[in-house]
Amino acid sequence: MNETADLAPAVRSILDAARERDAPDRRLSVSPRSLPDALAAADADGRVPTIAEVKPTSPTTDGERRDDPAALAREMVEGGAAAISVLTEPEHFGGSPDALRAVRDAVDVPVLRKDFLLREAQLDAVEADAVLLIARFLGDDLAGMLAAARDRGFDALVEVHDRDELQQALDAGADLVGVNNRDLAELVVDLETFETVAPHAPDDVTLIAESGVTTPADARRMREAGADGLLVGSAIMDAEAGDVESNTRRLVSA
Ligand SMILES: O=C(O)c1ccccc1NCC(=O)[C@H](O)[C@H](O)COP(=O)(O)O
Repeated sequence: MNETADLAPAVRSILDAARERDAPDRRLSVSPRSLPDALAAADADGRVPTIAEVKPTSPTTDGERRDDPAALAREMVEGGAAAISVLTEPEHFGGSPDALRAVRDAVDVPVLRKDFLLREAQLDAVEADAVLLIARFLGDDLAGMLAAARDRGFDALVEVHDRDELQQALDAGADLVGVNNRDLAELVVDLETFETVAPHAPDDVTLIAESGVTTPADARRMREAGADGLLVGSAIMDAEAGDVESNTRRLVSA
């Protein structure tokens, strides 16, 4: 794994917890709902292809939403979300594998498992349609984790933050890449990150703009920069901005 000394303390803490987490003694085999197909279908019918995230809390969020994850996910789909992301990290994001299970039973769109996976056995914690693999944390293990995820049937969204990590993802064989606008060293969000990295991705890669998309103008900006889809958590979960369904619809209709 890469050096973690330059990471924000909260992220180091997330990684420490991930290293300690138990993994089940079984091997999953999933029949996934295709995430790329769901994004393409949303695009074809005029929606901004959006992966809406059930994100109860985070190191950069005040308070915690304790709403039923399945009810939130249904509202997101009602608002036009092409897919749902569910945090399964418990200590820092208030997520759980049970929440993901409940969401996947409640909706018929693909469900992405959002966690900080560091070793193969952690893929087997819960069935999902796709899993997130973070290039920075997996380093030389990325290709192996990508193969292990695909062997189980998962789509794999490989997260990068700069050009070097994009190259690392492509070398590992990634065809679904998320560019995280949140810098894990400082936890600062800058939409220019996607704009800088996206032009270097080959056309046949499905590109997702992750983090920091708050307004319809942000959504349009990411689409104009080449995003095939958006991953949005905070702006959709923000109860002060509106209910989850209307928050989702606002971005999906941008
Ligand atoms: O969201 C955080 O505070 C955070 C802190 C440390 C590591 C990761 C973090 N977020 C994970 C994510 O990738 C986001 O939940 C996701 O991209 C959605 O971002 P946003 O729309 O900005 O909530």
